[in-house]
Amino acid sequence: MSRLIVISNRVSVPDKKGTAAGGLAVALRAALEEHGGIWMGWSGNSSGDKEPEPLVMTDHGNITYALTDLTQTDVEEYYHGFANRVLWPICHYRLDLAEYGRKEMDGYFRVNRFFAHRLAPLIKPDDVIWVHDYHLIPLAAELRQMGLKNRIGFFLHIPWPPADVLAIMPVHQEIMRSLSAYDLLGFQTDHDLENFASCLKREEIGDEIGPGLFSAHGRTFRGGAYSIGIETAAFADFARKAASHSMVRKARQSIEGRDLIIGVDRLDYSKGITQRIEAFERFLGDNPAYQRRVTYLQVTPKSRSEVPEYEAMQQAVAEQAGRVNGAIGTVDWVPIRYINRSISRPVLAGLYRLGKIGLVTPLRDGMNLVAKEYVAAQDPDDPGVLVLSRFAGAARELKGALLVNPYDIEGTANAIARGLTMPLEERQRRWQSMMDHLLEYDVVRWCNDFLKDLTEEIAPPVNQVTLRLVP
Ligand SMILES: O=P(O)(O)OC[C@H]1O[C@H](O[C@H]2O[C@H](CO)[C@@H](O)[C@H](O)[C@H]2O)[C@H](O)[C@@H](O)[C@@H]1O
Ligand SMILES: O=c1ccn([C@@H]2O[C@H](COP(=O)(O)OP(=O)(O)O)[C@@H](O)[C@H]2O)c(=O)[nH]1
Repeated sequence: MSRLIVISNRVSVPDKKGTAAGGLAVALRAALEEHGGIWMGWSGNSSGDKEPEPLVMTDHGNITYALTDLTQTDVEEYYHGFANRVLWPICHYRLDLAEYGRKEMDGYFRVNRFFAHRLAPLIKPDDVIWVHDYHLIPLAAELRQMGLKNRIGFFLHIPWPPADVLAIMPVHQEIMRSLSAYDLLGFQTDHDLENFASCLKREEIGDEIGPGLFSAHGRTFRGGAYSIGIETAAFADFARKAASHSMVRKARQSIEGRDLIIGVDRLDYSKGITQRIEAFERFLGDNPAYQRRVTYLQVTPKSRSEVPEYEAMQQAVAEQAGRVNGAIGTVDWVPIRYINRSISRPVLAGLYRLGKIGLVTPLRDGMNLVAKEYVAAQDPDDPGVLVLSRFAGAARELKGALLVNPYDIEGTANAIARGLTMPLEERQRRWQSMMDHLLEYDVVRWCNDFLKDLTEEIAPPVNQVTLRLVP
């Protein structure tokens, strides 16, 4: 394969401290290192009201990291505004939270044009371009407008909604048109791909002309489901080694032999944290024998605090956890430990391993890597039980989990009780099936599968082959 160009809103640049990168960063860096290439995106900084300086380029081995600042207006309209107050809620089925504004939409398309103008001079004719996530949907159309004929792929990390939900967004036609400028569209699950195909059809934008082959706006392109994985073997290794980490040791001592239930999520309304706390409270109410015998640790780093819905949630969840602790806790037992700080992944691995239950109950999630990490971190001799929302992309793969509907508080409470009493033999059987899957479909496999399909020539649909055979 020729040189690889990755573009994403956030870029994971290796730091001097050697901080452990997430699985996605590890896989993309490996692919970039192999083929040589560039990873471009936003620096995370604002240039205020001044035009951003030229790209800051840093070389690490075979990879050039290219970062740009954005003006404050751009950050507000593109990132906080359209990406996180329109596309994010719509794609997570939260029509009630979408705040559509023309200014934000214009800002979103303007910043994509800006990224395209900064990227285009770096591109060679045979480079393969891989664009990531909902922030950058219009990027390929902008690059095509500038005459680029390269292979361009897009991977959506979040869910793709059904046609009726998408249509609520006033600019859905423009968004769908932008997607047709790619050569390959990758979704997390078969359900997201099905939703995309039905959006094309329902809105009369295009057609599925063969399995996973689409035609729209005069272009033919492919779509597929590529479920993102984690670096399974490395994560299992972190978990084994983490037992001796001081923070993990302290956590183990402080739970004093109680069963640990663990939840780890960015503070985001899509993660179902409120419903989860309700389910935990219900579980304790229904199973009073467990009072004082369990601890629920919820690790929840703050996220996107500039967006009003996220800011409001910070207070609501803290109050809810405080109320439950006040109502049920005793002088020597705090039922919910609620932490707003981010924890490094090697330590997190050790905490997952302490958890008898991994409680992962998003109301809607593209994949949810925490679910996969929880499984990878378990002790094969005494694995914990994953309680997983059926609305997480991960539920399409992790069939050994106890699948729940997170809106069904009683059902989730029952699953917690069932998990805590599950016999060892059943826990091991369920865990092994999930672990085997995660080892086979890890993040490197995900990356390779996507890039293989992106670089392959598009096979013509059967009807076109037949036409060509007729003299
Ligand atoms: O960059 P932020 O605004 O701080 O948000 C963090 C990331 O959140 C989203 O993650 C998604 O990607 C995961 C990996 O594929 C997936 O497991 C999860 O279900 C998604 O929500 C977002 O898509 C990323 O772009 C953000 O960087
Ligand atoms: O304190 C924390 C909380 C989360 N994570 C990591 O953040 C990622 C969250 O990914 P996920 O797909 O579950 O959700 P997202 O936040 O991307 O929507 C996982 O790799 C976690 O290990 C972390 O490193 N420290």
